[in-house]
Amino acid sequence: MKRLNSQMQQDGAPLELILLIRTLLAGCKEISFRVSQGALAGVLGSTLSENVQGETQKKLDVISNQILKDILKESGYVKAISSEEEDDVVPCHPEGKYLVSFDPLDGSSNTEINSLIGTIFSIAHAPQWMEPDDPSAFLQPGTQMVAAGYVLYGPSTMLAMTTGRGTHIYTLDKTHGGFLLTHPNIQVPEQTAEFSINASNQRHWEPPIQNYVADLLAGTEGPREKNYNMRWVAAMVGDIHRLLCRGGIFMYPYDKRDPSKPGKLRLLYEANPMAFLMEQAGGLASTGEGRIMEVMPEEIHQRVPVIIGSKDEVEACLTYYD
Ligand SMILES: O=P(O)(O)OC[C@H]1O[C@](O)(COP(=O)(O)O)[C@@H](O)[C@@H]1O
Ligand SMILES: [Mg+2]
Ligand SMILES: [Mg+2]
Repeated sequence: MKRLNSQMQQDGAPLELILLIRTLLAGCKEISFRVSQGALAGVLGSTLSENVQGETQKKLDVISNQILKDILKESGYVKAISSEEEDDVVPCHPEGKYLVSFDPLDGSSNTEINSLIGTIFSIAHAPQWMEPDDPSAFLQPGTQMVAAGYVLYGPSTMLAMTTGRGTHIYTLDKTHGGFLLTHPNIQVPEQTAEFSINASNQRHWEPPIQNYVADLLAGTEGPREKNYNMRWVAAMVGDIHRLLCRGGIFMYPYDKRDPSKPGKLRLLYEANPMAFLMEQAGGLASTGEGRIMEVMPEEIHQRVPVIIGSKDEVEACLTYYD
């Protein structure tokens, strides 16, 4: 089975990017080990602190963030980091060529129930003019990413990654510690009969999503003339993994609760990397108003609405916004 290194070389990734990705994944392997030890390693439960988004931090949020930060800072390849668990940009090496953004642990509420969680990351070029503590270099659209991916800590530890030439999925071989290519060049089915949305928020949704989901629920008796099934992992990383494997549509739409939060998911740490993976696998990713990867961020912790997945189904959903 092909190794990660040879696939990245075949996809034309430059050596320094390959070395950076290998470093990042060394951190993810350590997180994978800690996660697998669970309560035995004392990593479950909450801390007493909140992150910049006002969410209570789980111990694993803090531990995963620290592991990735330490390993990337030491590497010399990275000029600065932005993380869901850091208030500000973290300056790294002044000569570093890359910027890394990550959600160190996605699906935190799943930690206590031994359910799916993961790490989501993206990488972009660091401009030469940039001072390592300057957040403005992170305010570039997702189209500028050179790589993105996630590591899913599930029954198997899996990596989905793109460097812009297709999305590949690898499985961690824990006997020798390498990621092996198990699902090359993933193609997301264009059609689906499966959707994901947190229906407990329904009363807050905007009309287009209200109308679209109502038509899905109407099944064969509604305008879509098809019965749909529903899935919700409560970790975007798990939902997107299912979509990459067998198609579907995932939505975390804008809702009316808090106008300062246009959606729950974060553009830099969640929406953009997943959009890059999805588009490279033949799917689509939209805010409802436009392509996620073309959103120009105004601040590093910005949130966006997310409608992502199988091409025909995302297009069908977007007609409700017209
Ligand atoms: O509480 P809800 O609505 O189920 O939210 C689930 C969503 O929140 C998230 O868990 C947010 O991620 P974090 O765990 O990194 O904060 C997404 O992964 C997931 O899709
Ligand atoms: Mg998350
Ligand atoms: Mg998180």
